[in-house]
Amino acid sequence: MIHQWQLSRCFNIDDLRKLAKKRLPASLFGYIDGGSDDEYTLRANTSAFDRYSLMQKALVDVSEIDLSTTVLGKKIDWPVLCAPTGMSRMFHHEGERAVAREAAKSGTFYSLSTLSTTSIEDVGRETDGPKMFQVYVHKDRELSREFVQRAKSSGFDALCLTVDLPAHGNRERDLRTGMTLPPKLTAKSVLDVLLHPAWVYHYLTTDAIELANVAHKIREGSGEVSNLLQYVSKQFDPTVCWEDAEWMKSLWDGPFVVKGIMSVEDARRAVDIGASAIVISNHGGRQLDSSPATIEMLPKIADAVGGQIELILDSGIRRGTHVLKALALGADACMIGRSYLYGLAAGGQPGVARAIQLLRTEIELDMKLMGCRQLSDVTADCLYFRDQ
Ligand SMILES: Cc1cc2nc3c(=O)[nH]c(=O)nc-3n(C[C@H](O)[C@H](O)[C@H](O)COP(=O)(O)O)c2cc1C
Ligand SMILES: CCCCC(=O)C(=O)O
Repeated sequence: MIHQWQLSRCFNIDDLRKLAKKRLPASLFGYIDGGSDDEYTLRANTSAFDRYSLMQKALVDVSEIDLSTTVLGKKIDWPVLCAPTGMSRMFHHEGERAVAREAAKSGTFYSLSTLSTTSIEDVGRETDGPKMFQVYVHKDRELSREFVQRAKSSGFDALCLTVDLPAHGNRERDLRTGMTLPPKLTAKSVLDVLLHPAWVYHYLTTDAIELANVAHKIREGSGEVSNLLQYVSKQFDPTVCWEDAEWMKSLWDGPFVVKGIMSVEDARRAVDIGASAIVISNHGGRQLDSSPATIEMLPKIADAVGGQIELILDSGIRRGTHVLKALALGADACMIGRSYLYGLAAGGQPGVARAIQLLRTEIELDMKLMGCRQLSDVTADCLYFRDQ
């Protein structure tokens, strides 16, 4: 009851962020919220949208607005997909299930991370909505092959290879808080956790939270996990290159997505290997700090490969206007990570629903105000570029 009321008092994604900050132990909030090094890219991702203004077209009948589009062979009801994010059950006990359900309800893709806390099979059973599985390639290639097979058998529609994590980014907030799975017990972290009794209650009374897709390896002792940073450096394969991406694609019959593309050259290579889509992404500013904002790279990439491959943009999207600017610059769709995670942490499934509702309502209203009735009306003519 109180949660619903608090969610209804959240009028934008930043309000959900503030509520999430209250609900979560600081280490977990910092893990979601933070970026790498000085967090330059984290900030730039969102602030770079301000360099573009949106134009309004007058006297257009906007009584009916159509937000639907087709991405990866599936018709979706609005042009925003839910990005893969690891460890969602740490932020709310319903975790991935809650997000997958709300993505399906809103008629869009859910993406399940390799490092999820709900298994491929459980998410497959949970939702009939469009879904994609995201792979991190482990040194144990059989495990990667197994992931692809499991995603196929569980009815996933698309496979996504994330290519911007050859090593774990330097996330200093996590180093300071000692963010680990399970949480590291220090006087400070115990106090922090105790100040969040609702979180503790759910943490202690739900099934064990583990990295569900690799848990069998960890139990066998071949996947040892003390903290994420160490897990990545021990288990992820830093030799992965384009030939491996081709190999991964060859294991999968359906749409194949390469996530973490930031240059024209890499976008062209993704076209060459026959990928269906790229996600123009810098991992939400969590990997290479000083990487440009994704919206800055989009026009060049759209010029070079637009029309040959679908372009999905993520990193920094907090507003409907951000989505519209990306579409006007040539993206086919966008993805959100933190926007729905703040909702999840703030209020579980209703919190995710609120995040989705806020963004979707903003996009619809902004289209009315711009005089755009459908997404194909959102073109470069809708933009005014301010070179500051
Ligand atoms: C807490 C968290 C966990 C993430 N885990 C993954 C992951 O497991 N796999 C992946 O490809 N990307 C992961 N990402 C990156 C997102 O897929 C996405 O690229 C990023 O969140 C977009 O930026 P935004 O959060 O500003 O929307 C994660 C992001 C966050 C915030
Ligand atoms: C190995 C990193 C864990 C998931 C992730 O991609 C992220 O936190 O950004």
